[in-house]
Amino acid sequence: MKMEPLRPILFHPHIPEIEYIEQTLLPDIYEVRKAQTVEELAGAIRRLGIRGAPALGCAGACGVALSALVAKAGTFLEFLFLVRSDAERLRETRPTAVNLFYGIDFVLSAVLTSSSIEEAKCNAVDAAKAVIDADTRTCHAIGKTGLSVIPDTARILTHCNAGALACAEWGTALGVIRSAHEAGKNISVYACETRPLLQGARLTTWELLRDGIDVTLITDSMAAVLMRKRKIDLVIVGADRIVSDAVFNKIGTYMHAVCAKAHNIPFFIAAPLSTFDEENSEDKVIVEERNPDEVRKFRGCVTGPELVPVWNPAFDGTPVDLVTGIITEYGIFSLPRDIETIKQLKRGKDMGET
Ligand SMILES: CSC[C@@H](O)[C@@H](O)C(=O)COP(=O)(O)O
Repeated sequence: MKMEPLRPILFHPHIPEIEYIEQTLLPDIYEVRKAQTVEELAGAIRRLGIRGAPALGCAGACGVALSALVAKAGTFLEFLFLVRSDAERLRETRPTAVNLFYGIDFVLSAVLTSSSIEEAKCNAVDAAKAVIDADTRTCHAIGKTGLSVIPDTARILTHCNAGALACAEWGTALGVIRSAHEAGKNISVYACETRPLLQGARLTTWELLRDGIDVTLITDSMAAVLMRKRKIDLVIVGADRIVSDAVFNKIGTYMHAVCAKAHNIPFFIAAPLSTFDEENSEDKVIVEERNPDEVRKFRGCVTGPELVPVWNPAFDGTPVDLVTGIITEYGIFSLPRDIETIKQLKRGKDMGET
């Protein structure tokens, strides 16, 4: 039986509210929650109830539209001040995934170029819906692009969750895997658990099992030996930000890229154009450092002494020379070779397409 597409974020402007799957509870509890204020949405993003770069873009976009809909302002200037402040509050929730800023800025600019409160509300809602629709189309297009690099039988390693739960629908890395499965290819996936918050173990396996795609869960430290035993044909992961010289993704991605290179295994990134921040370089990216207790404990179970010092970066940068190709909705690119093409495509988007 074919499952309904997973859509982790829905925007209901007439209420107004944002409905989202609370991802911290998966896989044991599937719970849909509602955010009716920007503060509730910001809380969901900070605790990773909503997570994954493209989903953060959608959440940011819907959050600014929600702000416009609930703002209680006497004048247009006061209204703009309130919406801008909420946009800044959302921007501060997570510093690395550039899609968050893209979604926020897309809707904010629709508000700022309006000439009355009523017009701004309509424009904000349209812009937020456009971000969600565009992400849905984009992920399906990424899936289609990726088909060319997936052999008819493939054992694929992935890290973290770059699936439907991390997007508006379908997924980026898992989007390619889903499209390949749907095209009749014989796909099996090794999902790395992804310490410390286990997005791979909790979310990727849940999504793939739900769709009937063959998946085996491994701990992060098992990936290298699997590659050495020639049990992996290629690696595909998502990305939170792609700068001119590196790809930022969930901590542990760099380790897989190094291992893949050592074993001559193709290492692909799947990401939309909105993940590129090609004017910046690795040294300019702020990597989010999260609460040490995420490493010392998991859901209340102690995994390390209470007072042990912890380093807990959420992401790492993989130098572009370790990346075989970046699968996007516009084709497969390689950096630094295709940087000018990326810039041109992004300029075209700035001219009005979502
Ligand atoms: C299509 S999602 C790509 C990335 O956002 C994903 O791999 C990832 O690192 C998510 O991190 P998270 O901290 O769970 O938001």
